[in-house]
Amino acid sequence: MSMFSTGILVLTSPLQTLPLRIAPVLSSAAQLVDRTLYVHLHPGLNLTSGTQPRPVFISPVVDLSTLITRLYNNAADVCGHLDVRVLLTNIRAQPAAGGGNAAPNCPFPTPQPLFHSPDVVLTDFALQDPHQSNQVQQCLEKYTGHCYVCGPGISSVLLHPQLVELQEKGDEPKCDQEQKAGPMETYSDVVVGGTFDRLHGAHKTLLSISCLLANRRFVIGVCDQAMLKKKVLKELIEPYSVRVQRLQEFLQDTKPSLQVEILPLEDPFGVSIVDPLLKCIVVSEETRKGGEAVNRKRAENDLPPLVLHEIQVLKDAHRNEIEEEKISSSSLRSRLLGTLLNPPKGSPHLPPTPYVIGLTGSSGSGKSSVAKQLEVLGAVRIDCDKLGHEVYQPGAHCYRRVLEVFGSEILNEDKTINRRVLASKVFGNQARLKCLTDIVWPEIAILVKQAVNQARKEGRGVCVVDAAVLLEAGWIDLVHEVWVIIIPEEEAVTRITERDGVSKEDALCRLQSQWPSSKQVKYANVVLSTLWESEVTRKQVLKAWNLLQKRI
Ligand SMILES: CC(=O)SCCNC(=O)CCNC(=O)[C@H](O)C(C)(C)COP(=O)(O)OP(=O)(O)OC[C@H]1O[C@@H](n2cnc3c(N)ncnc32)[C@H](O)[C@@H]1OP(=O)(O)O
Repeated sequence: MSMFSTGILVLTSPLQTLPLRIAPVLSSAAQLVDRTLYVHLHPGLNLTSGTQPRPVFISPVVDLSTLITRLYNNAADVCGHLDVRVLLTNIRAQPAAGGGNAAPNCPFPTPQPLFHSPDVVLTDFALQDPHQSNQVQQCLEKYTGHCYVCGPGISSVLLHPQLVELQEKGDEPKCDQEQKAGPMETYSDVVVGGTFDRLHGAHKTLLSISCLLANRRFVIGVCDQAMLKKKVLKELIEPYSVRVQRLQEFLQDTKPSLQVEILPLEDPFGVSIVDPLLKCIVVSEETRKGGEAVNRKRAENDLPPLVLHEIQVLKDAHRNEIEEEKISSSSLRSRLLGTLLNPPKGSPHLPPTPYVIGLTGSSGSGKSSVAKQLEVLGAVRIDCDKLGHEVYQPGAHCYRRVLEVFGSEILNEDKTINRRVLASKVFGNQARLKCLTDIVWPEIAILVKQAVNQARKEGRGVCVVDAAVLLEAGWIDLVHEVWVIIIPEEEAVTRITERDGVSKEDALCRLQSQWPSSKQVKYANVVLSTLWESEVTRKQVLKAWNLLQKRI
């Protein structure tokens, strides 16, 4: 069981062995810490020498970037629940001949404050004599206090037992990769670009390696609205301000000495093609072509090319059939589907049973198929399109009113209302649509309440109100929770034209009569998407249903 919220892990093993020892060390740390795990690197630190060790600057070497990549990769595998941050304050480039802006032998700065105050310091330091345990712990606590601002009562834990076990078994891992301990080329001004949604291990690797490469300034272009249009599940991307805040916090912890500039990216290039001071751009195998395009544009602008520093893309060990091989934000977003994104606000005005879910989403989003799946799982399905059609029956209250407003040209020969004709009059004309909905929504709402009451009498536990424009109609008060189904607009248009035999323009008109899914998602407790194969939707619905059963 975890005992601490935030820990600092001081890694003392030599750089050559550390990459392969890191997984057991992280999993031991994860048993003690449950929120943030800072990692401080001091290869070769001796905590038993008799004199109190002091923090020193370490030169960035190529090994370090391998280690950081491995560390974030392992962290995703063995302690995915932890926010791991490798601290790079003590990593500084050698001064250039004849002076420079960094000096490993200059005095170490005053202790650095961290965003989350550490409760515990942990280390992989291998203790030879167990009697020295107290002395080593005191030494470690003092050392950490020189580096970072820690609370007065900070505890310390030596993680060595697990590592000793590893050594005793004779399987001390050997680093199989060719050692590349050469110094790392560093640059005054480094740039990267990205969406940085739900900051994950691959982002942290990219940012940390950029911090190693940058001596003075780090410029980050963050995709803004125009750049998000084609992203999968774009509705679930965190707002720009949240993404920027997370970046700032991470970088302030990671390397506070850097001048960080975060700018909105409205096109694929941003400032990278106009800033003369930039020297290096950090790319992955996937984005290398983008980096080359930046250099072509810089040449057109008479600017020198940027050094392209390519980093390794992290593989996602937990990916499923719809997710990418690499660790990606879109995979993280797809894992949110079916989960409770926002807890319901509480509906004291509604009887607690049956529990009513308002299921909504744009036309063509697949609401009906999801509602039917929920019905199979045990919910009572209330189909509002169908109830809406009932209110047009000759003799019904709405029939007369609709005729008064829209005239007899909407009638079939048998005097029933021709909904197709009515649809052509209202979709694409907000004022006429409002005239219609002002008449029919109150009547449909009465039918919905009657259906819910009936379900209560029958002792049913859950009702699903399948309503295309639930939010637009202000029916949020009729339900305990809102579930929204999202699909990209192009996909909705294709489905509507194929299913209903209407033109692309008519399909668009209908969609534009509804709220965009980005707006619907703001009111959603649960979000689902029918974008993939039916089996994927089925799993999402089952997940949402099972989670619902646990909370009601
Ligand atoms: C609050 C609610 O959601 S109640 C359920 C929706 N009904 C209404 O809002 C009542 C007004 N609408 C209507 O009466 C009918 O849709 C008509 C007469 C305009 C057209 O009738 P029909 O041609 O039979 O179409 P149907 O009722 O099946 O609706 C077709 C599509 O229009 C969309 N639609 C229906 N009403 C509206 C509306 N008020 N605003 C925007 N789109 C709407 C639906 O999303 C539906 O697509 P979907 O099944 O893929 O979700």
